[in-house]
Amino acid sequence: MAASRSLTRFWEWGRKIICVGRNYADHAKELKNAVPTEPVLFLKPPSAYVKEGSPILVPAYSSNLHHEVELGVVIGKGGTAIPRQSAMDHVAGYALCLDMTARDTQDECKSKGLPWTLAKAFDTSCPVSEFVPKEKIPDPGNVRIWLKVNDQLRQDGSTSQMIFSIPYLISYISEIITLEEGDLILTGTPKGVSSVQEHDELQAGIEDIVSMTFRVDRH
Ligand SMILES: O=C(O)/C=C/C(=O)CC(=O)C(=O)O
Ligand SMILES: [Mg+2]
Repeated sequence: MAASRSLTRFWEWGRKIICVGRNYADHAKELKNAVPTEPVLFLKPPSAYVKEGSPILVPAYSSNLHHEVELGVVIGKGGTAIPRQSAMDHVAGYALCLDMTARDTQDECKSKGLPWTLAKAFDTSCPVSEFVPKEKIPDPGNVRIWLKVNDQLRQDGSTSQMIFSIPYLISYISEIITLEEGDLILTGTPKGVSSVQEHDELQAGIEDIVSMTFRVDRH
């Protein structure tokens, strides 16, 4: 008989990680990108997950690894073409996530018209906090997310700044990609992204609801 799985360990389910890019105008502008009129989507594989206690590894081919703090939405009930009005019924909870990005590699991919896989999908590119049950964040469209590097505040934004709301994103994504229980949606990052180096300590939180700490190491 298969062992029962709990969504409180969603990272062990081997499900999709769907990421939304340029969802905060201040971040789109800091990277000199146009503010999008439709969500920008990309994927990370489940092998990108890393939990506290293990390091974030700088890919051997990058010398400019960036942090991006993001609110993650954990899907509790799957669906296709989910209407916006019922989208929140599909949410089991949340997690604080980092969309670690090899920015130099991403710039190269962009200039060559190549996909962002090398920049965004490498092992340890998705550090995640513990699971936060839905009830603990009654208004996910208005919470503060923050990130410090070596105790210095680098990112401090509110999910109220998102261009596309969580219900809109769930509905939009599920028109294209069927959502399954255990999937994670990364909802984009506010401004303040910057480089991290080997031995740096990253601390991040959703208000005082959850926090996490990671060290950076080299392959
Ligand atoms: O277009 C770029 O130069 C960079 C975009 C991103 O990395 C998008 C995100 O991952 C984000 O906004 O969170
Ligand atoms: Mg991102």
